[in-house]
Amino acid sequence: MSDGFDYDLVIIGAGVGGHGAALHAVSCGLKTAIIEANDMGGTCVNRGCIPSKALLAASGKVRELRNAHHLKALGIQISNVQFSREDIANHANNLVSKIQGDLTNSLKRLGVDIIRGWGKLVGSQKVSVSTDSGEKTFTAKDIILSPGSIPFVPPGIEVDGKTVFTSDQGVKLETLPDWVAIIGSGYIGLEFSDVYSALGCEITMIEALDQLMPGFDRDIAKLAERVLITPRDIETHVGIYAKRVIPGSPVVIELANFKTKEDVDVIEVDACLVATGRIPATQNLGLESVGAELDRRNYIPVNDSMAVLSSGEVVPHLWAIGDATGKMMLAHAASAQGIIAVENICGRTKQIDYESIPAAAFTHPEVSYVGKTETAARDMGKELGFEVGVAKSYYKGNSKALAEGEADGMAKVIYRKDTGEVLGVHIFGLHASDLIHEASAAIANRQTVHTLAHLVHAHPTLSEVLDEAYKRAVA
Ligand SMILES: Cc1cc2nc3c(=O)[nH]c(=O)nc-3n(C[C@H](O)[C@H](O)[C@H](O)COP(=O)(O)OP(=O)(O)OC[C@H]3O[C@@H](n4cnc5c(N)ncnc54)[C@H](O)[C@@H]3O)c2cc1C
Ligand SMILES: NC(=O)c1ccc[n+]([C@@H]2O[C@H](COP(=O)([O-])OP(=O)(O)OC[C@H]3O[C@@H](n4cnc5c(N)ncnc54)[C@H](O)[C@@H]3O)[C@@H](O)[C@H]2O)c1
Repeated sequence: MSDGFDYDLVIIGAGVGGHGAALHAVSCGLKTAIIEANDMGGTCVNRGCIPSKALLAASGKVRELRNAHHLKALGIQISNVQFSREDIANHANNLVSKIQGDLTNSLKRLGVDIIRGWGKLVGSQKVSVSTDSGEKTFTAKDIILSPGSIPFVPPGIEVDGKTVFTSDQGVKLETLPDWVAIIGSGYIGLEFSDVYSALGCEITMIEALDQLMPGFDRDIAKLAERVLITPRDIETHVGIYAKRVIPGSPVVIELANFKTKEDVDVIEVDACLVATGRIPATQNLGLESVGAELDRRNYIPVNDSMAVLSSGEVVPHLWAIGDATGKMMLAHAASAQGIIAVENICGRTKQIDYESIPAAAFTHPEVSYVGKTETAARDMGKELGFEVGVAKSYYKGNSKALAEGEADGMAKVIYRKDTGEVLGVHIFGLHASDLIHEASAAIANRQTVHTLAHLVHAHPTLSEVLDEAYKRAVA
């Protein structure tokens, strides 16, 4: 017990952010409690990363085993590949239970007190929890808020959870609709289109902005579209938004032009996945009790030490991490922010480096990136007065990719021409989600293409795609 407080640290929200913060807090000797109102593990474990990656793993195997052309090129013939929707769904559900149990046990084992109920601030260094046995109040030297996010459903779209649903229900794979509309071509839209198309569903993808995958680097998005969308049973509407979606059988979707708002078409499908982004779950956290407030998009304002800000000033002993801060809605970013918050709580000044945090979409093949897109790097170059270099290399020149018969792919390295510093790396292709970490470490250490071009990569490996890009940058 620290200085008369019940705890050194109380964390609100036991998602991956809260969990990562708790583990680090214990390793730093802090007496820690974590408050969770719903499922231990939050979005990632129960409704996000874990079940979606289980579905992608199973459906990816179905895709590969049914790709007779690809297998024949390797000298293999397989006929009649079958799958059971129910068993694939069970694989995802069982994995969720296992990882949820592991996460909870890891906290218990380390002596973190798990308090079940809704937590909120009731003043400086004080939280109340509405538990089954009534309201309880705890004091803590420091408090971390990690309440996460929920799906955003645009106005006009009615979700019934059965025929029109978000990823919360989608990950349960309760049906395999013959024809499914996916609204949004971001991470969730892309990953679900990979699952559904592998399992034989016809897809209509609706994207409001004027390009598919608008958040990705342009070259990568174009190539990804050529491989992940065009050859598959996926029809696309770009620059079009779903103005109204009415659940039922069929689901009726009114499409309109995103810019002019003019009606364009009405389609009828068997089901509709709404994948239009996520919003922070930040209501009723009691921020007003410490004089703080949410920003205009309802995120909790923080600085790079993860301290909560009020009118630009640090609120003492209050920290926030994860999706609720709106910085990078990724599991590993949430736990990295948690570690940074705890480091600062322990008096070791540290700041988060978002530039070196990688991201990946686990499609077949995968997309990954770290740092800036080419467009963002060029904007920065204009502002700071440097030229941007771009080097690309291709999987089709890589022996390992050719041996695997999976040579669709590209790596793109974006760097400062004056210093050689790497600003961004983007990869589309087999195992892109693993390959990106070399680039992530390079950006974290502000390394240059000149240094990286001299690293030795094992042969034959896919990592030579990056090696080749670095070498081209300095050629
Ligand atoms: C379909 C899908 C797939 C995804 N795949 C990936 C992926 O492959 N890789 C990746 O990096 N990211 C992925 N993400 C994103 C990732 O899930 C989130 O970035 C991550 O879960 C954020 O963690 P968090 O701790 O901030 O919040 P959450 O995981 O949302 O956890 C917050 C927790 O706080 C609890 N809570 C909220 N308010 C209170 C309160 N007042 N009192 C008590 N408890 C409270 C909630 O019940 C919840 O359990 C995916 C997301 C989705 C939806
Ligand atoms: N592999 C991963 O790391 C992973 C996987 C899934 C989700 N996530 C996280 O979850 C978050 C949410 O994912 P997401 O795919 O829902 O969001 P997103 O922000 O990645 O993509 C949403 C897309 O929907 C489009 N859109 C929004 N409103 C629309 C409308 N009315 N009609 C048509 N299109 C519309 C947007 O233009 C955008 O392209 C992501 O930010 C990501 O951080 C990560």
